[in-house]
Amino acid sequence: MNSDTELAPAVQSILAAARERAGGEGVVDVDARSLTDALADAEADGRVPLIAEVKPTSPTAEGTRDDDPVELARAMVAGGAAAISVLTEPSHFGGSPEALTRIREAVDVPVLRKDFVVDEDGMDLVEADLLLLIVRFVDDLESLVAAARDRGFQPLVEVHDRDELETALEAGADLIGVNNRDLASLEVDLETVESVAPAVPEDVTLIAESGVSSPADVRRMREADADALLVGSAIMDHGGDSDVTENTRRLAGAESMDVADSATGSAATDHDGGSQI
Ligand SMILES: O=P(O)(O)OC[C@@H](O)[C@@H](O)c1c[nH]c2ccccc12
Repeated sequence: MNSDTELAPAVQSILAAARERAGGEGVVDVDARSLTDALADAEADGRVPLIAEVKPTSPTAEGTRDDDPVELARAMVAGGAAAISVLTEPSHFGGSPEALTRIREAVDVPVLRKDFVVDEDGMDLVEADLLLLIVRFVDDLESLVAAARDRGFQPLVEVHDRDELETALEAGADLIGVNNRDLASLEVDLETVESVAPAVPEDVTLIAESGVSSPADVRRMREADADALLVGSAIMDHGGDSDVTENTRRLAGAESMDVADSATGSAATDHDGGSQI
């Protein structure tokens, strides 16, 4: 793992809190819903495969959206989301494992647990269909990927550059998220996916993460060969009260001819997402 001192202060504090958090009691055993099936269903239906994220706030968001997480998740599925991501980090993102459990009971699409899991104990906090592992923050990725699979999770391994991609592939990852946001500077650059994607093998599912705010961004990521997109802020519209179903639909419909405003504009507001985590 790289030294924490290179990371943005907000990220250092998130990681410190994650290392202090208690793990689960006992080892979870998940009967997971397949992400690749859900992505294929969306595609067959003419929707852009979207993983929509329930993220009440973030260290740099312009506000908190404190609607019921279950209602938010339902609204995202109604708007065509193929899967749901749920932040379970409590102190910086307003998330909770309980919210994830309630969401997973309420929807029938796969649910990703989005958190800063750094060891096996941290995996056992709550059941989910997918579990995020961030290459930069873990020491022995290969054993964590295996431990996640032993529990029934589909591990989604997050990378930010080609070196990290190499590490992920060597660890046997078959679901890879390329984060457009640099966790050191918190800056977003959609070129990240464009530069890493050509090195991702065909049989690996590539998910473009972060910074997608408009239908044009969606198309740009798809042209870069992303199989799916993970979108939070543009759908949540922190500090606003826009319709989450509509925000989702607008992005999920970005490749359909009949989406009127698909050429320009952002999903909900004209924020640039640049400093949000
Ligand atoms: O809100 P955005 O820019 O659409 O980003 C969503 C998601 O990619 C982002 O929340 C994220 C990606 N990887 C993370 C790791 C931890 C916390 C958050 C994240």
